[in-house]
Amino acid sequence: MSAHAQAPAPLTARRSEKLSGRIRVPGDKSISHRAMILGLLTVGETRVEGLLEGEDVLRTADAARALGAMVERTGPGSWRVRGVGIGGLVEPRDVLDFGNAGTGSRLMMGVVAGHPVTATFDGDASLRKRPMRRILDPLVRMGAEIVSEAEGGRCPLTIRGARETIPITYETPVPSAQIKSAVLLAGLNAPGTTTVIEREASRDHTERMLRHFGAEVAVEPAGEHGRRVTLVGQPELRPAVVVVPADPSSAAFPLVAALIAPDSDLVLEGVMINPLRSGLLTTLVEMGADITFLDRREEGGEEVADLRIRAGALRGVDVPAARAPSMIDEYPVLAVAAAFASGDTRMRGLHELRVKESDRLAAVAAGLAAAGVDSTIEADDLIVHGTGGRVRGGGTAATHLDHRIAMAFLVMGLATEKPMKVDDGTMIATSFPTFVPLMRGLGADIA
Ligand SMILES: O=C(O)C1=C[C@@H](OP(=O)(O)O)[C@@H](O)[C@H](O)C1
Ligand SMILES: C=C(OP(=O)(O)O)C(=O)O
Repeated sequence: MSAHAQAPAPLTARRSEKLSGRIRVPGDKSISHRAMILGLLTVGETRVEGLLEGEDVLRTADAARALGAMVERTGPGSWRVRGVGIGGLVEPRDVLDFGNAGTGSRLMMGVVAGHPVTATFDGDASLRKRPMRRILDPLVRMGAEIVSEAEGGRCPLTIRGARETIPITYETPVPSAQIKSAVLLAGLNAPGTTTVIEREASRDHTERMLRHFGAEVAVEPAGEHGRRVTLVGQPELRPAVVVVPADPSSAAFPLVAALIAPDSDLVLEGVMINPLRSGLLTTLVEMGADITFLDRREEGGEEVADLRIRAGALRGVDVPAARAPSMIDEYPVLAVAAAFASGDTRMRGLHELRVKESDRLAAVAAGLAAAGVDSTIEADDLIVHGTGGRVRGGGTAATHLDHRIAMAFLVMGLATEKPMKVDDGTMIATSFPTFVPLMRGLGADIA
């Protein structure tokens, strides 16, 4: 069982000017998890190119192995998965340890729930705090049993999968691609159709990839911002090649760094610009950021572009709650950009930030305070009082096992007057293991 008592590794970022170069950030984390999972559920050989080799995804690969798949790395970012097919899972002998990964654990809960196997899910101290009832509730309706549960539906927990999976129609209580995906993945082994209705559309990588593997998935609009996704159960999935585009949530860090570090000019290659992931870009452009979209094209079934970013003045904006699902992981680094802007930036509807790897609302406010920046939390809104460009820094941000908090405050330190420290950079390896060397290559002083 994991407690991940790894020694914390503090990092310090110092003022750095003229970040420049051309880089490609690693593959998208959401797509990488899903490639492993659909590989497991397909008979034959699935090939993945550009897989994110971060800790979170490697845990999902381990779990796929434990459930019967042959998973092999054939080169940098190149992986081969020989799956067992829908209905073919084997019962894992050990606890499935997902480390820090919400996505991997929750999606795999859906897979297990739809199969007649029993598995125990666990992870690190951060994952053990995250709410799982939101995933378990619909899975129980689909016939799964939760046979052992920590208080409040958290990990460690054991799921006995359905003997006969029941297709359901489910409206998600919060916009969450993880809930939607868990239900759809369980529905793969149900006779008939499984439907998920979401009031606000969340990232659609599961739907897209299911189709890519040959499943029948219909997506219709529902209400003003919502969607209704219907999957025909028990499809014959066919092995596929998955090409993973660069992760926009990782790209967000060098992108904001280039906006705030004076005289920067850099290009981020092949960044996925799926509209359900691009809320940060929309917001930064509204703030006056100098971002040019070059060579828009398709890669691996997703629209991508090379982004050219040049440093410049930013102004505060009002970010509507309806945009939150399309930039949910980007608020910590948006708050950093907002600290350098002139005027206030109000980010609305951030309740989901409280249940990520850390309470990100609290962690962001505390990190900003450590840098000498004022912010206010009003119900679910975060208001960052922009400084117009001069941020003192000189403090330490507490990261609470949260990779995005660590990277956001290191980015901040590249433009503060005094260095910014983060208490622990180890979790950066969960989603962006090459963050520090890539940033150094652009001229960032992080050590
Ligand atoms: O489905 C996914 O791949 C993800 C969904 C989001 O979580 P929620 O579904 O909880 O919003 C996001 O925060 C996470 O990093 C990845
Ligand atoms: C919330 C995140 O991931 P997960 O839910 O997979 O832990 C994230 O990467 O910011």
